[in-house]
Amino acid sequence: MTTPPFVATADLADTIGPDIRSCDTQFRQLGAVTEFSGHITTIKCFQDNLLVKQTLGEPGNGGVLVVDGDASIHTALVGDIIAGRGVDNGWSGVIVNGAVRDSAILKTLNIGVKALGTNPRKSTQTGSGEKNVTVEIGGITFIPGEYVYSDDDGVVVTAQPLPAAN
Ligand SMILES: O=C([O-])CC(=O)C(=O)O
Repeated sequence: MTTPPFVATADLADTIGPDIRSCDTQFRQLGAVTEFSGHITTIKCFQDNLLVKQTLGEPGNGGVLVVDGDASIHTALVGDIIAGRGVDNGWSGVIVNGAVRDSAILKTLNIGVKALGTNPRKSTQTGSGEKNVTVEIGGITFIPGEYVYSDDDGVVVTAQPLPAAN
């Protein structure tokens, strides 16, 4: 599979204009990769990360996992082991509307990791939650199969990959 080129989110805003689907949530950059993009897979869960662990254990094909943890920062939904599975399985990044842990190691891993913050407290692993449902974070919808771009300026969703500006 060919991966479309990364496009800076500010360039996307210039191309798309005011209707850009730009996420208002102010995520922290916690992975070693700070510019990433890819097709969207989603998980909706609350303080339970079994679905996240399982999904990052499957082939990512350069995609980005968007986890809507309902903005809870009470427990970590991703740590170094789960993020490492994402690296090993070819995921470009994981965006967590919630917390992560092991941040000292996350910043050395070759994957994008954005999250609201950190908490060392573990999540449960019962498997509760939903996969590949539309989620809404920061005023925009993340639809499975659409495309997401992430960099230091923000997170932008497009229906399809866009060509890089000249
Ligand atoms: O096990 C967990 O719940 C998360 C974690 O710490 C890891 O991925 O290393």
